[in-house]
Amino acid sequence: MVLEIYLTLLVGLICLVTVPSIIRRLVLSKPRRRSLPLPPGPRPLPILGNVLSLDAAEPWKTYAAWGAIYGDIIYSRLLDQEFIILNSQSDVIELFEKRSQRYSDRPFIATLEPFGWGRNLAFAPYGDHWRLSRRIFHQTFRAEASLQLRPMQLTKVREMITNIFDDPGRYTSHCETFAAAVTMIAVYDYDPTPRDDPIVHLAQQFLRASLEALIPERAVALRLFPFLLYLPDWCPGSFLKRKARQARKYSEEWVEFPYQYVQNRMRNDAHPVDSMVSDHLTRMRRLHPSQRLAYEDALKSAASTAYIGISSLMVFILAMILNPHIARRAQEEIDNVVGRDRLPDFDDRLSLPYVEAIMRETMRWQPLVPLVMHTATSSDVYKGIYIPEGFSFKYFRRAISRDEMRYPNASQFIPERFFTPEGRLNDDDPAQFIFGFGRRICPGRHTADASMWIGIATMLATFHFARAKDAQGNDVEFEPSYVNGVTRRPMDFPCSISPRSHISRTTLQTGQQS
Ligand code: HEM
Repeated sequence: MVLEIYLTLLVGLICLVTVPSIIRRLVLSKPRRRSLPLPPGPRPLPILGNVLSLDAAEPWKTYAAWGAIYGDIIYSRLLDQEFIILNSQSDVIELFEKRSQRYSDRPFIATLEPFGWGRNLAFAPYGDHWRLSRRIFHQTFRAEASLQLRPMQLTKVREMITNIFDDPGRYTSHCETFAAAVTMIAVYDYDPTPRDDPIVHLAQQFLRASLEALIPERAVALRLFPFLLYLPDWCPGSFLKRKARQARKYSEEWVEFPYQYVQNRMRNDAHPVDSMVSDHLTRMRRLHPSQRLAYEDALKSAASTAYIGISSLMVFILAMILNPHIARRAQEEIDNVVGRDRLPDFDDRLSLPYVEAIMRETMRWQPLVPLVMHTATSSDVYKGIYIPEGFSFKYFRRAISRDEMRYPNASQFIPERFFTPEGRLNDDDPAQFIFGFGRRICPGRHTADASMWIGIATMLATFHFARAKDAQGNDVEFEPSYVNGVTRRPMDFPCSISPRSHISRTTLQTGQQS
């Protein structure tokens, strides 16, 4: 009985608070459309739009099904938020690159601030804060500057494989620590411990507590019921508020702890600190006090976003476990070109085309960022469609990477697709779409590319990849599953990663055979 009254009140409150505002926004937006049509798409329900037909955890699956029916440009609506889903690379280039002045904003996501992402550069509105933050980021991670990070990446990759050698069961953690170490050293001159580092742990807690909530299709709940954030803790339905509070706490600590670590070292340490943050703290001192607050805000935003730098190595390991013949072919190439006396380094890259093809296929096969969103800052007309200001676009990268015309048998891992019939690497490099387009293109792509390549080449040179065995010695079969959020990576899977016969612990640490 009490529950019924509670639910009735809740529904009443929802109708009272949200429905009029949705209707108002929809009605207001209509005349702006002139007489031009919207792209085709599934028929939206009154008020709700297409909310009920979406797979909220993996919306790209729904978009793929819609793509088969409606084509490359699809209209959909979630409540009052209207989206155009772009499935083809040429439309993405036309809008996000050629008209980037207009399409570089991000949409409003109701869970951003509540879950501690308000400061993140990747979600920042297109404006002065984003511009400054991005400039700070760019100085450390641009193509030429990122070359200076390579010796450090080489050291860190060797640490990673040593850790996998010692403790193969925790391969996920070792891959994550490698990705984290590269960005944290560049940004804070902070070298995390290989295992159980407190700051890496904090960042991971933050990501786990919040990433899933950022999928716009999930954020709809909060947009529809904003009062959920204000319910008292004892009230049914307050779990979202409690989750958000926890994520925000992690986020604040994650932004502040490493930042203060740099400040303390600059004050107290005899050794000079060499990092993005220390560099800009020094510059900030020369600014007029009235400019410092905005600069510090942009610096914290750039620094804390860098960790989100994700890693494809889990996808690579999964592909090798499922396709051991591909790992063996790459190992033959490495043994022939690099030899067995040393480990690969960056200078070997051009001589290892099959390893390169594996890296391309890793990026294509399971894109780490399946959806990217841009918003129009002014109205436009494209292919006969009127696009009002504030209209959002989802650029659906999985549609491009799974395009059967371009990639036959796209769900399979086939590095050979990147070779010409004459056996040379072709010009199709998924890096051209995997890192995004236009002004919001991933600014960490040069560093990510180098980490990924050295990670893949070194693991192939050192490890044998196989399925785990059960007590009877049979292969353990499994169906890969994924952790979904704004990024997507494989969940842990059973596997056996063991050193190749000529590899010893000394080889891993020094890169040379003893
Ligand atoms: C394989 C690894 C990575 C992939 C696939 C990837 C992909 C992406 C994509 C698709 C975007 C959005 C682009 C757009 O809006 O059009 C993005 C944005 C971003 N990435 Fe990456 N990224 C990777 C690694 C990294 C790393 C290592 C860093 C940091 C060093 C980084 C920093 C950023 C930042 C700061 C943004 C936001 C840019 C903005 O909104 O202006 N990423 N990334």
